[in-house]
Amino acid sequence: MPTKLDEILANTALQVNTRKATADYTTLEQKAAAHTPRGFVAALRTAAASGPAIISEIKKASPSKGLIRADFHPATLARMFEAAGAAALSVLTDESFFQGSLEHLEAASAAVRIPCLRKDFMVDRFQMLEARASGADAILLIVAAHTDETLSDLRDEARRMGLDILCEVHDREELNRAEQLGFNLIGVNSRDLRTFTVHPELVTELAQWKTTNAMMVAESGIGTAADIAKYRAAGYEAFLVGEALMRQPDPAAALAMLLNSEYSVGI
Ligand SMILES: O=C(O)c1ccccc1NCC(=O)[C@H](O)[C@H](O)COP(=O)(O)O
Repeated sequence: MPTKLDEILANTALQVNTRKATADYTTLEQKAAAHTPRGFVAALRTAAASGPAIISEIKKASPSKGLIRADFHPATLARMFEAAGAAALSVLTDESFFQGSLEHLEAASAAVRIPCLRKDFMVDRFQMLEARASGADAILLIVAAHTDETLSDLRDEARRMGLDILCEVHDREELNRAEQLGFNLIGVNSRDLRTFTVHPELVTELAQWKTTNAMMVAESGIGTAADIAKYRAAGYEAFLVGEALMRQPDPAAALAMLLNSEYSVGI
């Protein structure tokens, strides 16, 4: 039976093919050339030297939770997160399932100096061009979505475009594959993409099987300073936080609390 991830990937491939067929490549390439990628991994490493490196996610809705934030202004959120100490941003650009868009990425990226991840389901090289043209500094590659051959192709294209890569895994086998393919930033997503259930124990457990010096990012379901402390103790240096911030009336205050105190923002 197809999983939600299968459904999202199939839809993404359709949408990408439509955009490719009508794209103005000259303009896209000019816009991509005009954006010099800001080092995403380097920014996380710098932040992690003095505390948890938090990637604040700008996410309006999700398949598991529906609408998360109605009052949604990507540039304002981006500026607030930067001022509150985010090391980097993650901006959802999938329209069908997350109510995101490339315009959200463009607006957020232009508003800040910290680097931005295009958080989407990357299935085609064309999306790397779109990403950089919209101000992305990094893209996401989900190991579960690809063969090693496709992952290598997408990895090489991202590198050719000067984009860093957050490589996402969900189990030990995927972690091994990510390491074999030489990714230097590996995210462990505790959300099971079939059931949407978050399994925090997976994040701590997988850390013990890491064999390279890749920087590790804990993803999904993070809502308290205690969560971050627990994952830091397991070896994680960076933390992707979305819903717990986006649900707050003041997301920046919630981020500052998460960075600076024992305060729990909750989900
Ligand atoms: O969030 C979902 O419902 C979801 C469903 C299917 C695929 C991916 C999904 N989320 C993407 C993410 O990885 C999260 O947005 C990210 O890890 C932040 O998680 P959270 O802090 O729990 O919002």
